[in-house]
Amino acid sequence: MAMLSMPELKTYTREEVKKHSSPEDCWIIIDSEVYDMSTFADLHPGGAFVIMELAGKDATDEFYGLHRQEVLVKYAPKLKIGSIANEKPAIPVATPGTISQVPYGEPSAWQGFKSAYFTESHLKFREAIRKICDEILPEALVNEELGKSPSIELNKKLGQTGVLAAQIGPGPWLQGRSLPGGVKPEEFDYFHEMIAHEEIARLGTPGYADGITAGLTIGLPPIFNFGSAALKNKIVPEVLNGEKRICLAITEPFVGSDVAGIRTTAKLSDDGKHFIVNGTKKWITNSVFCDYFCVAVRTAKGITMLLVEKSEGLEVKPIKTSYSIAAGTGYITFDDVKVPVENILGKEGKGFQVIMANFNHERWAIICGINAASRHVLEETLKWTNQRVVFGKKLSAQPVVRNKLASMIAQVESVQHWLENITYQMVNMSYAEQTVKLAGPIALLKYHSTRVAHNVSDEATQIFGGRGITKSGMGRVIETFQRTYKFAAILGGSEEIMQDLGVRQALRTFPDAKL
Ligand code: HEM
Repeated sequence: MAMLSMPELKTYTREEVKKHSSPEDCWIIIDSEVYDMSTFADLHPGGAFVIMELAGKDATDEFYGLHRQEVLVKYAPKLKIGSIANEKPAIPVATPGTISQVPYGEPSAWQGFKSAYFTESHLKFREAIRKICDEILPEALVNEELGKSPSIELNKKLGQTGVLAAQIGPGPWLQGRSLPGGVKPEEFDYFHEMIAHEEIARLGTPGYADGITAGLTIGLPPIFNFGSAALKNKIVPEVLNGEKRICLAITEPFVGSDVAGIRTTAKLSDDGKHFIVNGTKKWITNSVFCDYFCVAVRTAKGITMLLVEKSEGLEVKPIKTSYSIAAGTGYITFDDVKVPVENILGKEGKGFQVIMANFNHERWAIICGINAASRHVLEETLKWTNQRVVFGKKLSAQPVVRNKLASMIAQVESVQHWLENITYQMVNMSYAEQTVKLAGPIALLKYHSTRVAHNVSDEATQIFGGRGITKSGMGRVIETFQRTYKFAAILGGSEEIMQDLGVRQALRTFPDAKL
């Protein structure tokens, strides 16, 4: 294969650059660096005309007003021919792992504020996991667009670096595993896990990101909490190493939030050794490519959870939802699928217990992800309003825009601070205490976080205008968010169910009806 030749880098004066201002010989300056656009101008997605208007000139403001920095990083190896003598680039180039300097672009502990919750261990953990995510971002962007699910090679790499293990909280399954930032398994707590969910969401490729983590975050806890020792010993390491993938299959064409109505059946075989499973499951994230399925079925004794391996009679068809099919969301049909009775998770007829035990953690993980995505949109909007000039002024100089920014900042921060408080309870309460006290607050915060996402999406799209509804370019993150934030408002319990549950839980602890 022929190698692309890299231009030799030299230094020039601004006067020299000025001489290269014809279509055949066109140079421009961006942040004190010189680019030869002669061949590229005709291929430029924004057209040759706009480039020729700036031939021989400094195009820094025009470039940064219309492109994301990643465009320059991608094209510089082919187009950059040198720099201006005695000048230094003023715009820092983000390297993998960079923490944002944009106000409110990160939770406050990462922006020099004191925190009651985060320690040095959390700070280094975020930097390490951000670096890993930044490195996979180029492939995530391409695959999100192509609908290509994360490869098993990437999955194994994320298994080795501990990114997968960081998605399911502290526990014995972490023993002997290396975690991002050199965090020791015994140091790892729910604040680390919160960061792991935030960083995966910050990729801004929700389909691909769910392709990496969604199945395991909700599919593995039923195994380590309710599986037999044999199932745990086999499946947990396989999944955390990234060698095998798992999903949770509850919802059906007939039932969403109304789990009691499940119609998939599991009948005991005549010899009592197997269940024979028949039925359908819908909207099952990762099911298209996964090896293990935690399935809610109805047996003679009631709702039961079963671990089903990919086997004869089990078929999955991809479902096209608003985000990328890279998530592997599928429609599953079970046609006389044989499952050993040893694969029951918990007790037969007690599947509700297994499902409910998962809910608080799942909902909390969804909140971590959606608020990080809202914050990412906020960061992008702050950057855009600071660089975009309209009517002769920066967008941020318009009071109507500042009003929208204030609303976005206040709402994202409100979710963050409630989330940190709930996470602190998770770190310090026993599982039994969490079950009693946290179901209500987590439900209400999930409802609040997705209402905030709705408002953030709306304000940001209005501010970005046409770019907020355009898939590539400056508004990419906003367009993706406004198309996909609803997932969090529906999955893991809809907003309406969350509101109702949260208030009902509160009323249960009301001291006296006559108060
Ligand atoms: C190294 C120099 C440049 C490269 C590699 C480049 C590359 C690109 C790419 C890849 C796009 C597609 C949209 C995106 O992904 O952001 C684009 C769009 C565009 N570019 Fe450039 N460009 C360069 C310089 C310039 C300059 C100097 C101008 C002058 C104003 C310009 C004006 C535009 C316009 C008007 C669009 C359409 C984008 C929109 O309306 O959002 N580009 N460019």
